[in-house]
Formats: sequence, C-alpha cells, structure tokens
Amino acid sequence: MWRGGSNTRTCKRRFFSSPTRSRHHRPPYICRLHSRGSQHLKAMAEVDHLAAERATARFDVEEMKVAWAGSRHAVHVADRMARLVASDPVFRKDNRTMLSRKELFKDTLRKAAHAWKRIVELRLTEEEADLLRQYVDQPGYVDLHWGMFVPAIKGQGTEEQQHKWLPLAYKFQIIGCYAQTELGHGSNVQGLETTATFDPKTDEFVIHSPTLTSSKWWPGGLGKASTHAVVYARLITEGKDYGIHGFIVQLRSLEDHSPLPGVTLGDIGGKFGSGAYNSMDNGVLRFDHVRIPRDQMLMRLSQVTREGKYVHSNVPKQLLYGTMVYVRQSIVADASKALSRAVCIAVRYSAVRKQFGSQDGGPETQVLNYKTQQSRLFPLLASAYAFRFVGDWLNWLYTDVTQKLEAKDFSTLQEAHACTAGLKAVTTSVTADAIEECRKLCGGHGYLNSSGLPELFAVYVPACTYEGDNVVLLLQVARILMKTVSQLASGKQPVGTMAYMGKVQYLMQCKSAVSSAEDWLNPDAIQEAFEARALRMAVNCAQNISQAASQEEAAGFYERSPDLLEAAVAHIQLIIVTKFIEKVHQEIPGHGVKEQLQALCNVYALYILHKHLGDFLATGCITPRQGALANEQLGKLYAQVRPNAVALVDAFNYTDHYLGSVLGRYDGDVYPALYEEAWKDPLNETVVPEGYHEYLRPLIKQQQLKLSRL
Ligand SMILES: CCCCCCCC/C=C\CCCCCCCCCCCCC/C=C/C(=O)SCCNC(=O)CCNC(=O)[C@H](O)C(C)(C)COP(=O)(O)OP(=O)(O)OC[C@H]1O[C@@H](n2cnc3c(N)ncnc32)[C@H](O)[C@@H]1OP(=O)(O)O
Ligand SMILES: Cc1cc2nc3c(=O)[nH]c(=O)nc-3n(C[C@H](O)[C@H](O)[C@H](O)COP(=O)(O)OP(=O)(O)OC[C@H]3O[C@@H](n4cnc5c(N)ncnc54)[C@H](O)[C@@H]3O)c2cc1C
Repeated sequence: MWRGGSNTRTCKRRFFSSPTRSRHHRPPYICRLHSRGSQHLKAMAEVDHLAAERATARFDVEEMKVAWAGSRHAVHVADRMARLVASDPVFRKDNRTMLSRKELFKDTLRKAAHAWKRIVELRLTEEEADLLRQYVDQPGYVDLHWGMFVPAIKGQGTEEQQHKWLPLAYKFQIIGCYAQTELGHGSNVQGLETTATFDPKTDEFVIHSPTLTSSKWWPGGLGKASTHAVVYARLITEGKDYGIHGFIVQLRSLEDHSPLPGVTLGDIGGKFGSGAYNSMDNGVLRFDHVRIPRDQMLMRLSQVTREGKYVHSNVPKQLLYGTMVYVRQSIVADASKALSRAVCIAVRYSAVRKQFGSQDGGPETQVLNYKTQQSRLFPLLASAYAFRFVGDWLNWLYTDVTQKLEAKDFSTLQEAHACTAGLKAVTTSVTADAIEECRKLCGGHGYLNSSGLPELFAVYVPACTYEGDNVVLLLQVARILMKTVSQLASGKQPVGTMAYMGKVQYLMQCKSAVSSAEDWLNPDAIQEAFEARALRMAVNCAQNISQAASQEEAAGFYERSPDLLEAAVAHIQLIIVTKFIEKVHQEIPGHGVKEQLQALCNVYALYILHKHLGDFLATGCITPRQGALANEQLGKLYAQVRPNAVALVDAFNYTDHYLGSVLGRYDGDVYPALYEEAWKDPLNETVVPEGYHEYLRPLIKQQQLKLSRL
C-alpha cells in the first residue's frame, strides 16, 4: 500500500537536486552546518510514535477509507490523482508563502496550464480532472471558470446558447468568470446597479456602470485571466427596469488579452495572509456603454424579443440564483476537506508532541493524552466526518432537485435553498474556527507557515463570506422556518428536512427520558432532543415576532434576527446530526468501521448538545441533570476515540503533499522536518542579513563609540 510519507521523500529529493531551486539554494557553509544538525536530529528521532499509534487502532483503516471516500472506486481514483500531483515538481507548493504576489500568480497560471496539459495527455475523466484540480490545491481562475461560469451558462442559457458557448469553455478557448458582486452591493443581489439597456435599433444590449459603486468588485479570475464573464445587470427595455439578469460579455481580446473598448479592469489587490487566496486574481471591472448582441443575454428563464418585449418563462425567478445554489453545495463538501486536513495535522502532531508528566527522567506525556486536548480535538474530528456525510447527502439532494427542475417540478426548490444556504453557513463557520483551534492545538509550531495551518486558515476564512455571507444565508433559513411554523396552524404538513415540525404537538411538550449517561447513546434520544430544541426555538421566535408585531411582520423579524439566527443554526445542526445517524444506520462493511462511526456520531451530537446546553435547557427539552449526563458520556466517548485517533485521520488518505505540513507528516518525523524547513527561508540565504551594513552595524558601532567615550 502506498504511504504519503514515502511520497514526500521522493518529492524532496527532486526539489533538492533541481537546478531551478536557486532561490532557496543554501550556501555551502549553511549546508554543512545544517546537514550535521539534521543527521544528529535524525538519529534522535528513531522512535516512530505514529507506528505505535496505528497499532492501537481497533478497526480496518482501509475500509474506513472507503466509508470516507464513498466507494472503493472513489478511493482508487483519489489515490491516483493525489499521487499524480504529489510526484510532479510543477505542482510543488512548499515555497508558496515566500513568493511575491506576481510570482505566485504566474505560478498559478503555470500550474493551471500544466494541469490542463496532463488532463488532455492522460485523457482524464471529469471526475479525475476535478480531483486533480483539488489536489493541486491552489485557488485560481480555473475554479471560477469550471465552478461558476460554465454552470451559469448551463443553468441559465438556452440550448442554443449552451451549444455555442460551452464547447469554447470546455476547450479553454475562452476563460470565464462570474461577475455579480459590486463595490457597493454583494449580499443584496437585487440592489446591483450595473445596467443592460436594450437598444432595438441595433439589436444590442448596452452594458454600463453608472456609478463608482456599480463597479464589479471581487469576481475571481476577472482581474487578469478571464476573457469573458457572466455579468449580472439590471435589464432595462422599453424604459422599464426588469431587475437582475445574466449576460455573457467578452472582456479581453482573444488575440493579445488587452481589454476591449469601454472595458476597464484589473486586480483588486492583496488579500489576507501570505500565499493563500492571493493566487487568485479577484478583479474590478467597469463598463462604459459596452455593446453586446441581444443573444448574449442568458435567455433560459426570460427573454427579450427582437422588438424589445420582455417575456418571462413560467418558472420561478429564483432560478437565476441557481449557480450560487450549486456552488454552495460544493462548498459544504469542501468544508469537510479543509476541516479534515487541519484535524489530520493536529491529531498526528499531538501524538508526536510530548510535554510534562515525568518527574523522574522518564518519558513525557503525549499531548494527545491530555483530556483537554482530546475535548478540543475529537469534536473537530467528529465534525469532519459529520460534514463529509452531510455533504454527500446534500449532493444527492442537489442532483434530485436538478432532475425535478428539468421536469418543471419546482416543489423542492425551497428545500434546496434552505439546505444549501444553511449548511454552507454552518459548515464554513465551524471549519474556519476549527482550523484556528487546530493551530492552537499545535502550540507554537502551529504558527509557523511550515505547519500548513496559517495558509489553510487564510485560504479558508473567506468561505464564510463568499457565496453569501453566513449571517445573510442563515437569515434566509430563518425566514423559511418562520414561514413553515406559520403554516402549521393551517394543517399544512412540512416536508423534507422540515418534516419534523409536523410533530409539533408532541415536540412542544415532550420530556427526554434519559436517566443515565449510557441512555445518550440511543440515537432516538439524541434525535428527539435535537428536534424538540430546533422546533421550540423556531416557535418561540415566531411567537415573539407576532407579539412584537403591532408593527409590520418584517419589523418583528428584524428585531428578533439575533434569535432567528440561533434558531436557524439549531435547525441546521439537527440536519447534520440526522444525516450522521442515518449514515450509521446503513450497512457499513469492514471490521470495526461502523462502531467507530457510531462513536464519532455520538461525539458530534453530544458535543453540540454540551456546547449549546443553554438552548436545550432554556427550551426545557432536557434537564440540567440530563445535560450533565451527556457531558459524562462525552468523556467516555473521548476515551473510546483516543486509541483510534491517528488511524481515523489516516482514513482521510491525504498525501503529505496535499497536507503541506511538517507537523502532519504521515511518518510523524516532525522535528528533523521542522529543522530542515527553517533553512529554506530566504532570510537564511546569507548568514549576515541584507541591511546589516546599512542599519545594524552603524547602530552597534555608534553605541560602542558612545560607550567608549564614557
Ligand atoms: C487546472 C485545470 C482543472 C480543470 C478541471 C476540469 C474539471 C472540472 C470538473 C468539474 C468542475 C467542478 C468545479 C467545481 C469548483 C467549485 C469551486 C468553487 C470555488 C468557489 C469560489 C468562490 C467564489 C465566490 C463566488 C461568489 O461569491 S459569487 C457571489 C455570491 N453572492 C451571493 O451569494 C449573494 C447572496 N445574496 C443572495 O443570494 C440574495 O440576495 C438573497 C440574500 C437570497 C436575497 O435575495 P432576494 O432576491 O432579495 O430574495 P428574498 O426577498 O430574500 O427572497 C425571495 C424568495 O426567493 C427565495 N430564494 C432566495 N434565494 C434563493 C435561491 N438561491 N434558490 C431558491 N430560492 C431562493 C427566498 O426563500 C424567498 O422565497 P419566498 O418568496 O417563498 O419567501
Ligand atoms: C475571496 C472572495 C471571493 C469572491 N469571489 C466572488 C466571485 O467570484 N464573484 C462574485 O460575484 N463575488 C465574489 N465575491 C463576493 C462575495 O460574494 C461577497 O463579498 C459576499 O456575497 C458578501 O457580500 P458583501 O461583501 O456585500 O458583504 P456585506 O453584505 O456588505 O456584509 C457586511 C456585513 O453586513 C452584514 N449584513 C449584510 N446584510 C445583512 C442583513 N440583511 N442582515 C444582517 N446582517 C447583514 C453581514 O453579515 C456582514 O457582517 C467574493 C468574495 C470574496 C471574499
């Protein structure tokens, strides 16, 4: 079986012998110093703590890999693509945080071009190509091209338009981005200002940015790479504003990449962290009366005729937001990836790292054995699995809704919106916080770029904002919750993930039957407590809104929005718990795999219960004693997870290249790697730093002179 650790060694050898490594080439004196130190440290690091850890696992790791990936086929394909990337020097990323913005951007272009070359040469399938893109692990224009530009044309373009534009996009003959957000408006899509005014004389739309705040601002790939964009603008015809619609607009020449007349565009500037999302050319774009043919309006949902008549097809307007729904569901799957990466690093390092515990010169304690470390780390491990399974379910839901939409069945559109918006918001917020927690769990070394955690954090945090600010999205969920509660009185039975609300009579008054810590292992007890909490919070909000609403309902909603946010989170956490429980109920092959997943499911649910105990108590779903019992059971579950922890992160099957962390190495040989990594820093290219003669020496000499005068 292939191991991530050996792969890294291969990579490293290549990097060291590469003639292109001039920037990090160490002068001979440093090499001598370093190689002596490194040999010494290697000799000290004979004990492989992770091998011992792996021996304690009580389940079949290979089968857990299948459970995590979804199928044997998925493990196999992911393995092949990860190795393909890890063994190719072009995809090197260990120097990324040291590159200037320009170098980083060029490196991104190079990687994308090389990836495409390999995809074509090896005739990779779409599934393989997308995995390759993920393992290259560098945000770039291709994400928006494939992830938003193509889906927008597929979802909102007519068959004719798809026929024209998609082949060009599929072969990279054009590069597209998704230009929706403006300097003045992002969350409020209906507030966008860019105009697309139909001119019947020429059968064209005139795209214009009337104000500074109407400048498109943020679209990824727009700044430097894209030749085209799907631009969202207010459609104006026959003097009437019909609101936001999508248009395909060419931005740059296909000959020399220069902006077309009337188009002003560029990059919006450096972003948070080093490396990270700075590989992406998020852009600014202004139009000065740019003309496009009428047939470049995306016309699947509504059309403008040759005469300028606006015609809306008999479909919900919200289909315009379809691309965002698609990306939101993919962001949930990404959350489990980012979270599992951070957790993998923190678990492995916590097993290697030792502190305290020895009074008499004996071995110190692995920090993973500290109960506090476990109580901070294992819920994150459980969350990674929880998000993985809810992500799979969401993908199924999305596919199902898409098929229904094709058949003009719009009945599940609201469910798709609520689930994608809510799960996107909760999983990204938790993941962003969790990556930072993993950094802290790795102590001081977690703060080093070579730990991989700072860059992972910096790359990940904008996920809380893009594709819909998380608060704005949760308020969308809350609105749907309030609508559902208000319909209960009329006897309308809620469906899908809201179906539990139909049990309102029971859930509003039920009392948990838990009387021992073990009772919390019963999935029905967990499910009932989560359902009762979510429903009661939603009903409380609805009552408060209606009581406060001597005013308008909207005003009541506004007043109660902090509570509504919490009700939405409770509802989404219920979905995650439910989907995890359903997963564990399925047949899961492999020795001990089901038992481990069962334990993780319980950890996830009881951790959320413990963390949000106030909700459960305030709504009277459980008593303080039952809350204490849940916490007692949680402690027992942590002890159960402990011997399996390293194997549980091995099951993610990540290469050392993908993890990009000296602390998370598969072989646990952390210290020599940390030591070696330090010497790669450009500051260590010379022993005496640049600036010494200009600033340090004169300062020291001046002080010496002063002293000698005394
Ligand atoms: C190297 C080579 C590799 C090659 C690889 C090749 C292989 C490729 C293979 C596969 C490719 C896959 C690639 C995948 C890659 C994926 C990567 C993706 C990377 C992501 C990078 C992120 C980049 C970021 C992009 C963006 O941020 S785009 C901009 C996003 N903007 C927003 O999200 C704005 C948020 N605001 C809104 O959505 C709306 O304004 C609103 C808040 C929902 C309010 O809308 P409004 O119209 O004002 O409506 P309301 O009055 O609130 O509601 C009315 C009504 O509508 C319902 N509603 C609302 N939204 C929706 C919806 N989306 N769907 C359905 N219904 C909706 C709402 O509930 C209301 O309903 P009712 O009237 O019934 O109450
Ligand atoms: C890295 C990155 C990549 C991006 N890529 C793209 C892209 O490719 N294409 C594209 O079109 N856009 C892109 N965006 C833009 C992104 O979609 C928006 O930034 C996002 O939708 C948030 O909108 P905003 O910036 O207007 O935030 P704002 O809405 O201004 O948010 C500011 C604050 O106000 C709060 N707030 C706003 N409205 C409400 C409300 N109704 N109730 C309560 N609180 C509220 C928010 O919670 C937040 O705290 C990208 C953004 C980032 C950071």
